[in-house]
Amino acid sequence: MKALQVELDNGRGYPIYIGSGLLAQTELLTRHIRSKQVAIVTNETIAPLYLAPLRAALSAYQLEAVILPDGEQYKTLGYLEKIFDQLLAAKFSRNATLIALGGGVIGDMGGFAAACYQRGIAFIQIPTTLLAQVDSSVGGKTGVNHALGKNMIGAFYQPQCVIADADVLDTLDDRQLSAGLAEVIKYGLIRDPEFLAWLEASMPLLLARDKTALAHAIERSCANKAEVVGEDEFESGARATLNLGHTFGHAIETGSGYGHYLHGEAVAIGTCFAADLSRRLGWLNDADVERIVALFKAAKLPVTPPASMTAAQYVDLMAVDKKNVDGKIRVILLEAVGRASLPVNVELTHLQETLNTYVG
Ligand SMILES: NC(=O)c1ccc[n+]([C@@H]2O[C@H](COP(=O)([O-])OP(=O)(O)OC[C@H]3O[C@@H](n4cnc5c(N)ncnc54)[C@H](O)[C@@H]3O)[C@@H](O)[C@H]2O)c1
Ligand SMILES: O=C(O)C(=O)C[C@@H](O)[C@H](O)[C@H](O)COP(=O)(O)O
Ligand SMILES: [Zn+2]
Repeated sequence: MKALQVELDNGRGYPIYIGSGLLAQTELLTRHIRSKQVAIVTNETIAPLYLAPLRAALSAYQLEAVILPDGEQYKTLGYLEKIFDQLLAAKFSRNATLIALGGGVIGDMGGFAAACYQRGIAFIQIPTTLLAQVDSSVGGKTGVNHALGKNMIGAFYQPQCVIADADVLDTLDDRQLSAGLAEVIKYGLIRDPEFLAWLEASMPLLLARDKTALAHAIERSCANKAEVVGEDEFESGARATLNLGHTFGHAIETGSGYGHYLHGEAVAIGTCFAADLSRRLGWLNDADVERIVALFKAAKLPVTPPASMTAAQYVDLMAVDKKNVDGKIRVILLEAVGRASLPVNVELTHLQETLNTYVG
């Protein structure tokens, strides 16, 4: 097992445990629980796979399992209420602990519920998708979607620890594995060119689920994310680079209807847009853009946008991105392959050119 640390001020730092067979190591979890009352938030797909062993491991606690429907379309304020209803009905106190057992949807919702319930209870992330293990479980961004924008309602709220057991990825389907790889590739593109080269060489091994390759991808991704979050927890600077491809990607998720494109798929397409825009500014050349597109394709990710969305729709949706200042659209671009920019005010003409190239 590897233990990385997210370094935060005021004693709020926490470990990310990464390894095999971690769910069976009860003490790893219980050392972070300082209450008798424990809620496990999960969904109807993950519960039959992984809830029973967790229940058994926590049999000494007053346990409440909250089982949500499965899907991005349920990451809403309405479904958050189900968590509050159940915790209140079970008379959970402010010293209770909430465990989010699932992918990024459950992690974001569970974390936000923990941030809000009685103004904040402790929570633990047990991520079960590749995407959640390499990105969403680390760093404390929690929240839900709104019909008009992705992750628009939320809070920064850090977990007590993250337990990433690579064995649970055995039950994850190939499409979800690829979606997770989009965020893995992101770290290489924004700040880790050596990792990027390793990803290019190792993509067939990753897709074949080679355990050593996957473990390296998870560890290196978490190390990158922990470093960025440690430097800029509340996204006043460097953390915004983790948003590469997301301004376009979130527009695709919202515009095509939550759940049609997986988050990682939308980020892959969005990053191709961002690469094109970076070329228009003279920061990338044709070969750089081709290299980026080729890596997403090698990871079996889409690189072209949905036919159903218009350029005007993108501009409209991007106008509510959380990086915007005074209503001006700002995106993360690449100054080079392996180095991201801070948020850049995009000229509407450049944006239109990129959108017109790819979007009908
Ligand atoms: N907070 C952050 O920093 C952050 C970062 C990246 C993404 N996100 C958010 O994360 C969400 C995407 O997360 P995701 O890609 O994990 O999707 P997800 O949570 O929807 O999970 C994907 C699918 O896999 C299933 N699943 C989960 N674990 C499984 C397992 N071990 N075996 C079989 N099936 C399993 C789920 O039930 C679901 O159907 C988006 O809402 C995105 O906005 C948040
Ligand atoms: O942790 C971050 O910071 C990120 O931006 C990670 C992203 O991969 C993630 O999708 C995040 O939820 C996007 O944040 P948002 O602030 O744009 O909603
Ligand atoms: Zn993301």
